[in-house]
Amino acid sequence: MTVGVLALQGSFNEHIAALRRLGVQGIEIRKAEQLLTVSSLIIPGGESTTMAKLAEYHNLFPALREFVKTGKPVWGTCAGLIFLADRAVGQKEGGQELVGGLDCTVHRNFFGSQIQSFEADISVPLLTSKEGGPETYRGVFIRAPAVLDVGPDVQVLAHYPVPSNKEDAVPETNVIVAVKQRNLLATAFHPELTADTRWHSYFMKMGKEVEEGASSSSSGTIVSVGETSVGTEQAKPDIPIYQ
Ligand SMILES: NC(=O)CC[C@H](N)C(=O)O
Repeated sequence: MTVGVLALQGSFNEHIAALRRLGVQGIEIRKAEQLLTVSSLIIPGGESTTMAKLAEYHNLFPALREFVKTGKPVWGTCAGLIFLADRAVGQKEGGQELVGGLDCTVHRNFFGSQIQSFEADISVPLLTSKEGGPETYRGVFIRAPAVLDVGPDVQVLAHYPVPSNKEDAVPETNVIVAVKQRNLLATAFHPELTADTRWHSYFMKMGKEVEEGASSSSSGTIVSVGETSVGTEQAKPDIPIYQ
């Protein structure tokens, strides 16, 4: 199985390194025809406006939309989440083109600018149920977006509890930071920057899941977020690999 990683800008090298740690080959994608050679695609984090300009320049949007429609797994991390969203707010003047396919609205810079970047342990019941390991995951949020609303076919996989005193926060304190809709996975944080490979490992399994038609929102395999289960394993601290 060959995984394509959109390599226009951003953390594509880090994704390829994370895949390598799992023994999977990641291929840099810069041209539309290269998409024909891969069985899944990662759209990395970076800066979505710049990435969109480059994608437009290389006429990649039609091929990316086509790839999403094939049903092959596509995972957007951070700027990649913005790419996959059907709707985005907080865009730069003039907006930016989106690939779309994921029935949700994202706020492009929900958590603020570079200096508001942070790390946090987030509850990841899906990962724990599918991949084992700690109940929480160390999320690296860099100028991170968030999902403001989701359509009926979208599964919410993780929230981040925003402190209630945060200015201009939406009324809900539990902000959506990871979602899945059929073949599409999206995370507001950067799993390629931590040593915990569970999100990558889960993404690798999605191809099989899509084939088996087992990834519909009614599959019942997802433990609802917020539900606490008795864990025997303590969450172990995860050191970002960029340190
Ligand atoms: N780390 C990231 O990918 C940040 C994304 C950024 N908020 C954007 O608009 O592109």
